[in-house]
Amino acid sequence: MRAGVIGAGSIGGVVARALRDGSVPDAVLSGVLDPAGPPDLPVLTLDELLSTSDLVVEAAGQRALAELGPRVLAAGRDLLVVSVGALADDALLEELLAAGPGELHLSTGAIGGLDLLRAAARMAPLSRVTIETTKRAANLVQPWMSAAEAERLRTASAPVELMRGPARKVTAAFPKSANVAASVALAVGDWDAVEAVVVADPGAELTSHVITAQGTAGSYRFEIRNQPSPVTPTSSAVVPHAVLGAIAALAQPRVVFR
Ligand SMILES: NC(=O)C1=CN([C@@H]2O[C@H](COP(=O)(O)OP(=O)(O)OC[C@H]3O[C@@H](n4cnc5c(N)ncnc54)[C@H](OP(=O)(O)O)[C@@H]3O)[C@@H](O)[C@H]2O)C=CC1
Ligand SMILES: O=C([O-])CC(=O)C(=O)O
Repeated sequence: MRAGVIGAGSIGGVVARALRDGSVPDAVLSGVLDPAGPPDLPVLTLDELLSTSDLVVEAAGQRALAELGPRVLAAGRDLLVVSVGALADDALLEELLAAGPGELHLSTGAIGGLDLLRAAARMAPLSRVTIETTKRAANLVQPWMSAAEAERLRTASAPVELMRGPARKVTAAFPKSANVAASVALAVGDWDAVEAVVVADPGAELTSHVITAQGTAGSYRFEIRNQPSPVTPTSSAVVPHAVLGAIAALAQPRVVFR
């Protein structure tokens, strides 16, 4: 399988270099599309990426997914999405689903438990689902915040709850930090069932995501504590390895959990 990568930052850069170095059997790097043009990676135009890839990984951001995702699928290339929060926009999700013949895949990204939540929700609707994300306070500053609020985060001395609400609202408000809220909502198949919380903690060494759910199938609690990426600390360092695991499963589907 030839895999191309859109966005060679903290996630795409690790993925591209691992593919280039042959760490995934039966998968090779076609190249990357990134305005920064990392000098150690083969940089391609979009047309070149599409003509030389079987699978394209989007690791560039929600806007890039909206702009480029439909073109990837329409060209008959499979697409593995990392910026899952973009799919909170129903119109974009419908556009991507209709765009084929390429297939749409979603990365599990920074969290786990999505398979079990999906199974539980299929048995009977889950009554309460929450995901609480805690990150280093200074990394949660957003363009929509006032100067005073941004400064309060940069100088915070205690944890502060920044937002609590429907997953769709929270993932839109924190597009680089709450893609995982969208992943939970898509896994349970119900945006309205999922409440998301974002907490800014000045002392947080690790990024945490605590997912809870209750329903007929049982009671669930997943607690994830990830090391942040040294390159882009809003993203967890494990994410490129989730992407590489997905590429391995697509390239050589043996002993794969589904
Ligand atoms: N699903 C999940 O669990 C998770 C999802 N994410 C999401 O994954 C995405 C990537 O994260 P991360 O690697 O940390 O981000 P980075 O900012 O480290 O890297 C993104 C790269 O994409 C480039 N880029 C931006 N727009 C385009 C474009 N239109 N075409 C090509 N390249 C582009 C950027 O260039 P430049 O800097 O010049 O703009 C940058 O080099 C983000 O949307 C992030 O929120 C992250 C963590 C978990
Ligand atoms: O990497 C993480 O821990 C989660 C993240 O940034 C996101 O969901 O956008």
